[in-house]
Order: sequence, then C-alpha cells, then structure tokens
Amino acid sequence: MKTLNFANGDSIPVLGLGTWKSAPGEVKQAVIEAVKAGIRHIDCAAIYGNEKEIGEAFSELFKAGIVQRDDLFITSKLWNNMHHFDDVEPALRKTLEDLQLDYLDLYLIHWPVAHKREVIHPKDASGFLPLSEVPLIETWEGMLKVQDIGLTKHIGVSNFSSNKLQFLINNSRKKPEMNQVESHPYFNQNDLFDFCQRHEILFTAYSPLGSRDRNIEDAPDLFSDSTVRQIASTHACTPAQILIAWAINRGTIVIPKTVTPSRMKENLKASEIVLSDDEMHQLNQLDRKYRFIDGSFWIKEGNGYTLESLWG
Ligand SMILES: NC(=O)C1=CN([C@@H]2O[C@H](COP(=O)(O)OP(=O)(O)OC[C@H]3O[C@@H](n4cnc5c(N)ncnc54)[C@H](OP(=O)(O)O)[C@@H]3O)[C@@H](O)[C@H]2O)C=CC1
Ligand SMILES: O=C1CO[C@H](CO)[C@@H](O)[C@@H]1O
Repeated sequence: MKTLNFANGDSIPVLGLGTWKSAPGEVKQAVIEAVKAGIRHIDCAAIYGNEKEIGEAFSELFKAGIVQRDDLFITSKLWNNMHHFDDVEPALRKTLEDLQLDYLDLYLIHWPVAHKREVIHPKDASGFLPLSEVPLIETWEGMLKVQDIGLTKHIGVSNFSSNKLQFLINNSRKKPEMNQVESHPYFNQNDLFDFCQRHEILFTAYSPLGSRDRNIEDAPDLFSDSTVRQIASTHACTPAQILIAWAINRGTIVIPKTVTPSRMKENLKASEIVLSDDEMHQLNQLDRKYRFIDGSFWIKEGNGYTLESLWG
C-alpha cells in the first residue's frame, strides 16, 4: 500500500477506511473485513458513536495475530464539547479505552467549533461557546500536551481553513501535521491543498464519494458524472475507483467509508490506478465548490458562528 510521510519519517497509508455511519452491529465486522482485505488505516471519531465496537474489532484482530498494533494507522477526533485545555486528555483517554488501544497514530480537532461540555449536538445557540471563550489555540495546546505524553503519535485538525491553519502556525510551537477536509472533484479545494503542501501539512480527503449514504436532497451524483464515467470506462474500473485514484494521484490521503467487503477490495485496488495528466486535468475541471458537508448545522441564530467565519 502506498504511503505518505510525516516530517519525522512516520508513514500513513494513503487509503483509509471511513467509519462515520457504520452502524453498531456492522462496524466491527466491517473493520475486521477491511483489515483482512489489506486496509491498514482506519478513520474514527468519538462522535461516530461506534468506537467501542471498533475496539472489539482491533482486539480480535490482534488476538488472532492477523495484524499487530503497529501494522495499523488509527485516527480519532476530539469532539466539539471537549475544547478546553483540561478536557483534551480525558477525551482522548476515553477514546483509547473504547478503541482498546494504548496510543493513537493521529488525533484531530474535529471542527473549529466549540460547545458547552454537556452539549453533544446543540439544538440552539445556548449550547455553543464562542471561540473568544475557548480559543482554538487553547485546544491546540491541549493537543500538543497529549502528543507530548505519548497518547498519540501525531496531531492535526479537521475542517480548518488556511487562515485558521496560519493562525496556529504563527502562534504555536508546533503546527498541525494534518488537515482532514471534504475533497472530491466537485470540491477539489486546490487552494487549501496548495497551502498545506507549502507548509508541509498532510491533507486527507473526506466524503470522497459524495457521502452517498446520506441521500442529500438535490445533491449532485459524482458516480453519474460523464467525465468520471468515461475515465472509468477507459480504465475498465468503477466511478468510485476513479474518484479514489484521483485523490491519491494528486497526493492526498483518502478515506472512503464502506461496510461492504467487495467495495473494500475495490477501493483498495483503486490505489494502483495511474491517471494520465490529461485525465487529472479533466477531473480538476469538474470543480463546482459543492460541499456535501456544508457546515450549516453549526450556524444557529445568535451563536456567533457564520458560514464565513467557519470556512474563512
Ligand atoms: N472530519 C470530518 O468532519 C468528516 C470526516 N469524514 C470521514 O470520511 C469518511 C468518508 O466520508 P463519508 O461522508 O462517510 O462518505 P463517502 O463519500 O465515503 O461515501 C460513503 C458511501 O459510499 C458507499 N461506497 C463506498 N465504497 C463504494 C464503492 N466502491 N462503490 C459504491 N459505493 C461505495 C458506501 O456504501 P456502503 O457502506 O453501504 O458500502 C457509503 O454509502 C467518513 O466515514 C469519516 O470517517 C466524513 C465527513 C466529515
Ligand atoms: O465527521 C463528521 C460526521 O459526523 C458529524 C456529525 O455527527 C459531523 O459533524 C462530522 O463532520
């Protein structure tokens, strides 16, 4: 499996398994099947509500000797209600307990949005905390601490704009090692990707297939796109494989979610597809700045967040 490297030489497999929406009752088997198929990178988050079951999968895989801990690259994310400096370590310890691990490979701040500790999903403005009260730099200091004490090898962020990354670069002793954001040919995020490359920050593309299990009303369908289909037919592969190959050929990490074993193999195989410069150009031309995760769920009247302040 192809990998990219962190500054210290540690590697991350370019293809990972997403686990959002992988339901209790299916996610354990999905992770076991994925690892058996050869996937070595699993993307988790406390908010996905399935880390306990994923932990059972890891425990079984290790006990059966199918892989060892250091064969896997495991990511998780700090939820928005644990942004205070003193909350970061307990949040990560809970994730480690659920995943039955001693350390993570990568821990990310999930969103540049803060909630009150007791509020997981705010219904209105009263559940939020303004960033002036819990500045992102405070949360980032908490991330540095959990890395220093060995609970995670690498630290980074998710859903951060270049301005927010620049702020951490300017104001901290260590910059994020990863930014995980939405990216696919309808929203290629070229500028943000360039920024990350210039600053040696790795870039992970989430929802690379268009978050298809959410059935978003009026959403465009990447699989029906005529350019994607035509390139798929040239390579005798599926549209999903072209979308994954596009992400990998341009130098990003990509984390398609699936609970279907045949798709795990299909997605893994996509990492071997080499796209020509012309094919990459055609796919890059498809950009229409379309977000399947538009962040509007964070904007509540009077909470101080706007789409401009979220993504800008
Ligand atoms: N940091 C963040 O804020 C976010 C992170 N993420 C991460 O990124 C991951 C992926 O994004 P997500 O939004 O889940 O959506 P994806 O774009 O990965 O789409 C997942 C859907 O595609 C289907 N699928 C997967 N492979 C294939 C294939 N080869 N052929 C046809 N259909 C396929 C899956 O079906 P099935 O499972 O039924 O096989 C599922 O319905 C998440 O699971 C999560 O780990 C996602 C959103 C936000
Ligand atoms: O990773 C993600 C999926 O789940 C979360 C909501 O429950 C999203 O906010 C987030 O972007």
